[in-house]
Amino acid sequence: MLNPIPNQIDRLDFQKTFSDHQETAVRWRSSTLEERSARLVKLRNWIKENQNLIRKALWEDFRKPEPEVDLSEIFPVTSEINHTLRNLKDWMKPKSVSTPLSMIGTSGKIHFEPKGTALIISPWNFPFNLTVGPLVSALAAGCTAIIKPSELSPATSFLIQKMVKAVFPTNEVEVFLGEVEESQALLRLPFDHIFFTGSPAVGKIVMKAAAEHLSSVTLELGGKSPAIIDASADLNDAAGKLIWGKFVNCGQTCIAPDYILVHESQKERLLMELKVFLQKFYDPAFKGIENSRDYARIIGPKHFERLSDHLEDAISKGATLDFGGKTDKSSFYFEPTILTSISEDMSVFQGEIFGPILPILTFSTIEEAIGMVNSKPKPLALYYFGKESENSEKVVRETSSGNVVLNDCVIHFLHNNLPFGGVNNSGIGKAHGHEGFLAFSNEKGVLTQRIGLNNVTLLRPPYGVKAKQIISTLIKWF
Ligand SMILES: NC(=O)c1ccc[n+]([C@@H]2O[C@H](COP(=O)([O-])OP(=O)(O)OC[C@H]3O[C@@H](n4cnc5c(N)ncnc54)[C@H](O)[C@@H]3O)[C@@H](O)[C@H]2O)c1
Repeated sequence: MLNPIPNQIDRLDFQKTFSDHQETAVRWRSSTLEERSARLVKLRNWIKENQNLIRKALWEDFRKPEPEVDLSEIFPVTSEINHTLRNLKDWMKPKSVSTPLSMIGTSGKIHFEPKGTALIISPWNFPFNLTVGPLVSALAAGCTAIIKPSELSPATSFLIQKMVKAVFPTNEVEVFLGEVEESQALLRLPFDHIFFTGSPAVGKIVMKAAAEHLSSVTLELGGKSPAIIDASADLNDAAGKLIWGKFVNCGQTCIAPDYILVHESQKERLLMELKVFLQKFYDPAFKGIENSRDYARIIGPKHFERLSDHLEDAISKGATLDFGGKTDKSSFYFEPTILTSISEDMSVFQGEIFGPILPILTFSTIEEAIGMVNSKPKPLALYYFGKESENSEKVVRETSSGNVVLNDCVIHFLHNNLPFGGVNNSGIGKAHGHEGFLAFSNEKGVLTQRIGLNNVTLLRPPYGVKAKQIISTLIKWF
């Protein structure tokens, strides 16, 4: 049974902690590489020494299998820290820029100043990774952080609080547990940057609150990420990758393939391959997927009901149940489920599914597939499986999404050198590696006047003929 997070709104002094963070942020404006690195090393040490506690918390929250915790919660964070430690010196160094002809005699540099106080609001679905990952970027950039993890993954949220208490003074990093009320109380404070990961609906609330103080935002949101399976795809290869990408974390992954668009000539073979992999991954001994230790559970009753409604709605409107469909409310078990004969009026065709239901639709030309993707809000990720570069290039060129992966899915999350994030409905701003560092940094242009151009005085009032001539020359030639 999950530990509910108590309502803390009356007990917590958000304003006091925030003021302390503002003071720290002023001191940290000139923090050195050594100081920032030391914070990251301390954090990494705690994580390495407490891996078992992390595994235990995630098992308690939604029976997340240990190897999935290691791969998708611990490794991405330790890898983010290692990558940052290797590159931080270079990222922090002011960068010289070339001088335009009209500015000759000056020099320009970009300084990377910490934005200051950061607020990190995180979701429940990868609760450790998606809370600590942004914290790494905030610390690398020299920001303080107040964290509000999700109330739906309480065991992990309590553990994050314990970790932060052990590693950082409260005036540097602090965790406030709570629900919507606590989150909104924090959003009323004038943070310098807000890093939010969650649904597009709450993303809009966060952005409105940020507008009140003109706080900058990074919004890591969700959406319907399509997987296009072209006629030329290696179906066996694609099916194995799709089943893993869709059903890891019980389908509760922001970048999971939400639905499949398969070329009509390959639908039946793809279906067969998908079923083979489901059996192989989760039920090799034919004892029932519910007995697999490698398949997680739905996070709680609200999401279980939401997914059950999706399934019921699709079946009642004529969808074919090709695999799965079994559920058990008492344990939040939801069998991996594949649906075909999908129509536009079904809810699985409309909003983000965010669970283990995989609808399969068909297309006859690549233009039709692109048209279907473009008829929906821009997704967080788009996957294309196929061997024809002409088609894959067309898909990359003619669709818009946060990221694209060709011939695989989900794994781009682990690539530290690629910007990660969405576009419009699926997000604003990018995360991970250098992009994460930049999200928490103010790129401050610093111009130095070196030799001084005497004739600049001619540009000052009262403006004479000479000034007009110089300005016309500037417009004409520079
Ligand atoms: N882009 C990404 O990296 C990414 C990663 C994981 C999840 N997601 C998305 O997150 C969503 C699922 O996560 P979730 O259910 O935790 O999202 P959510 O938006 O319901 O909640 C996220 C956080 O916001 C807080 N919150 C909820 N309602 C609020 C409100 N009205 N005002 C202020 N704060 C509020 C919650 O307490 C939680 O900490 C999916 O849409 C998924 O695609 C995106």
